[in-house]
Amino acid sequence: MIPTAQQQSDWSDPKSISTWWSTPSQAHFHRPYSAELVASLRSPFAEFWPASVQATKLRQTFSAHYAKGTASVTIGATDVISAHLMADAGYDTIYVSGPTCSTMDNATQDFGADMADYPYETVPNKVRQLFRSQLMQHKVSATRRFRGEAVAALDVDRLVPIIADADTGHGGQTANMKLAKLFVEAGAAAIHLDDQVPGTKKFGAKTAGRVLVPVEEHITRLLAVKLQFDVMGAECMIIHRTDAETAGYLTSAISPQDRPYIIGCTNPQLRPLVATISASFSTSKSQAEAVEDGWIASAGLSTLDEAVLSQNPAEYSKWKAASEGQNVAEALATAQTLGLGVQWDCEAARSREGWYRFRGGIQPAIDRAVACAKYADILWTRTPATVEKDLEKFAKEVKERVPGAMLAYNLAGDIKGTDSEIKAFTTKLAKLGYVWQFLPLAGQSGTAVGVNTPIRAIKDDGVLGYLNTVVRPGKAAGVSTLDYAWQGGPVADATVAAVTLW
Ligand SMILES: C[C@](O)(C(=O)O)[C@H](CC(=O)O)C(=O)O
Ligand SMILES: [Mg+2]
Repeated sequence: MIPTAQQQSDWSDPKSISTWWSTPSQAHFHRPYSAELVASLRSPFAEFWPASVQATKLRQTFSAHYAKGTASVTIGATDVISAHLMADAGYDTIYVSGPTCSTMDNATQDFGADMADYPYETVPNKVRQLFRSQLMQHKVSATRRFRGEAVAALDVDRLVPIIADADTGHGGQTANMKLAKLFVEAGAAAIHLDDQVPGTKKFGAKTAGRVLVPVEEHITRLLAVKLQFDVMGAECMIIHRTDAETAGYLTSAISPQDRPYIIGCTNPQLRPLVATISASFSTSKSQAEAVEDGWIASAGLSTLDEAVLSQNPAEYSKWKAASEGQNVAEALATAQTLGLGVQWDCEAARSREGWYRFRGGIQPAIDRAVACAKYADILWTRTPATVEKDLEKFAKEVKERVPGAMLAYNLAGDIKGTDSEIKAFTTKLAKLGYVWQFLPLAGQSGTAVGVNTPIRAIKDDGVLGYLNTVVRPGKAAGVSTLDYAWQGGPVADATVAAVTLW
């Protein structure tokens, strides 16, 4: 179904924008800005974005999965061939992953580990490439039908919605907006945004000590993207991702919502960590690290709640009730008002970079998902490893607090169990509400494994190796990208014939 709300006549009419915002795809979003503001930011010319059609299709896909307790299980596509073959195989979403772009399609071609430090057009460029190829293949099918062919492959929907990695949004709000715009222009149906600090991303899944922004700052990021979508009249979906499970730090202690996870020093004998390090400063990094380790070992690090509980157990409930919803500064003032004299200092525990210490885990991930539900379509926690009971807890608590919430999960390939348990895993997660599940690197690794066989065989046996490992098995399996039609032959033939007079 093509979104119809944004016609030329009412494109700049705030009333029509408000009407669009009350439709099912939009109604759950909380917008602190007005339809009048959005109208004022719009182009004088009504815009139509194919990405909106793709997003509408994606929403329908996810809603149908949610209703049935099934999921879209997908992989990161490396290139137009895998994207095409995924459509053949019946995938209903395609993922574009950061590491694939950083190692293969970085906009500056400065390849390397995924630190999300590539120029921000990198992932949109990849989406554009895949989407334009999908459009081309759609045309190939249409011209083949036009000339009377009737084969099943022509019924395959080539326009599988693409979901892409927007990392942290690559900067401040205006950068977030420009990035979102590139994704819409490129044809992305959905993008995911995480709550890490730009420039601090860690490589790989297990690396602990990620640095988060306060939850409100992450919401601002989601809102910047949503505002851009609204300005463009785009239906594109937003996937909230939190890295709270692997977090070790937070840039600011300002947020009441983050306070339960901020860690402080309870040992009054210690000078602040940074002062201790600089007092013993030496040129050796390992010595500085040893000083830090020693400091941490004697700091009695804990959350403020834990500090009050252990230092004033009798007053704990009173304190808990009085400090509800307060940030660190307020909660410490409350402790003073209650005469608790609690020994706890999160300033002293700040890292050398000035970051506050944060206790990562499933609970802050749940809290962040709940806090972001009004600003996103799908909620995702990036886990360091697959721990089934945590995934169950995440799903249960998030859905209790946000009825109907749809969830995502990066399968990352570390699921343990027998083959049949591993096979059943995605179905199990689907029943919990994880409607979108993906293996980001399966396309990249699968391409490597796939091409390795002919590479070896041709080296050993020349053309015979090619016949044995590419041509014959390719034909037997009906690999459609080996066909002349995939290269666009029917479109070229039809257009050339159409304009040739003799
Ligand atoms: C999903 C992810 O953002 C990606 O870009 O593919 C990465 C993948 C990975 O490092 O395994 C992530 O989860 O951070
Ligand atoms: Mg990524």
